[in-house]
Amino acid sequence: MLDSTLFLASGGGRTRGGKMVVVRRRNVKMFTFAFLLITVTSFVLNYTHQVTTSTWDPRHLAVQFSEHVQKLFKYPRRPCSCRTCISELGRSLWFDQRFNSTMQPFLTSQNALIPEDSYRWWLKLQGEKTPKSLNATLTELFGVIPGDGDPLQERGSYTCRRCAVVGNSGNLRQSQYGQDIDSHDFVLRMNRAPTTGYESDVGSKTTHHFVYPESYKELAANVSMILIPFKTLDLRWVVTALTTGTINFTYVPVPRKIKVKKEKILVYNPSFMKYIYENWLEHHGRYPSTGLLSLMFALHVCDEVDVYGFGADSKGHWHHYWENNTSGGAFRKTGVHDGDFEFNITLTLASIEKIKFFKGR
Ligand SMILES: CC(=O)N[C@H]1[C@H]([C@H](O)[C@H](O)CO)O[C@](OP(=O)(O)OC[C@H]2O[C@@H](n3ccc(N)nc3=O)[C@H](O)[C@@H]2O)(C(=O)O)C[C@@H]1O
Ligand SMILES: CC(=O)N[C@@H]1[C@@H](O[C@@H]2O[C@H](CO)[C@H](O)[C@H](O)[C@H]2O)[C@@H](O)[C@@H](CO)O[C@H]1O
Repeated sequence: MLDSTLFLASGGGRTRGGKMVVVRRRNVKMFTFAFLLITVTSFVLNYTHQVTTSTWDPRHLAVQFSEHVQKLFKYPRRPCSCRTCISELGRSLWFDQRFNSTMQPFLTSQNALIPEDSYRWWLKLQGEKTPKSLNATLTELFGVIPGDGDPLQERGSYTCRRCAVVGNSGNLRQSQYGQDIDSHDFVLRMNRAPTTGYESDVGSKTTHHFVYPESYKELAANVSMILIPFKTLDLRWVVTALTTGTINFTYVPVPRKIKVKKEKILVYNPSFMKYIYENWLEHHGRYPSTGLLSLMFALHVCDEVDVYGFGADSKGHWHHYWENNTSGGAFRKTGVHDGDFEFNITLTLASIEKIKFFKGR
């Protein structure tokens, strides 16, 4: 039908017209082929993860196919190619009411203006009596470290970014999660957590390590350090620890000098901290723990999040996986964080399938 219309429209002699029909038919075929190729490729790219994990049962495939088509109509531009993407809303009202994708996890030289209310809240966290000017401190800081943020934040909708957040719980002991943890694109660890000697349980890969001055540990050269600043002094400490070495005490002794390369240092955004405290913690505890700050960070920069090393072990102990003193778990005892409320957030996220929770042993 299409071809004959083309032929009539061409209006030429028989031979010329015949050639044109052949040429136009070829064009139509090529166009159809290209169209199908683009459609199928984009479909496969968008849903690679699902397709590769499915079985070859025809009925199962048909159901999956229809789900994919429905999703294509519902979310014409999905944010990622995983089976489900964390930032896709519409699955849980509880989540949708709390998750704010516009919040910026990193403090960079571009967004270094902290709103007044966030700044006031943040100043109270550790009761700094005579804080130095924040603006002057940030100018100095971003004069020393690049302050570009992290390429971690850039992602395309054709990728599926899988992250492991590894907390410090003793439930990791004898868990044998090591290989599983290392299979993720990004592995986030925190504070004094070691890997050497614990590889079979906690893995050996680290891409990002969260610390504050009081919990600093030297990191491998390829690891990005994410400083969580709880006070102005923490930001100033980074500067002096890379230069003069003058600060060696906050509320406890801290290292004068650090070996980490300045290009590998990123800074957690105090406004993002406040967002977590208000939206997720609903003002429980004095401020969020490093574990919750890391988990929430991951929810905002990853498409899939698997959580390890959070909570008590099977005997109810809250110690660290590298320590033998099972009664030493200070996480729930200091009164700084509301460990139970935080843990419930983690369990709820798992129950609505926004994260996978690995409970350990
Ligand atoms: C005595 C004390 O202040 N302990 C705090 C320590 C301490 O400052 C650092 O370890 C120093 O290196 O830091 C904390 O935490 P900590 O370093 O113990 O652990 C990091 C995060 O892992 C999760 N965790 C830990 C142990 C456990 N049995 N269950 C868990 O779920 C928690 O999510 C926890 O946040 C912190 O920064 O949050 C919170 C702890 O309360
Ligand atoms: C044990 C305790 O209560 N220590 C507090 C200390 O809390 C710790 O702060 C860390 C960040 O610096 C981190 O958040 C850790 O999880 C907290 O236990 C600070 O609040 C400090 C402020 O001066 O006071 C200490 O007594």
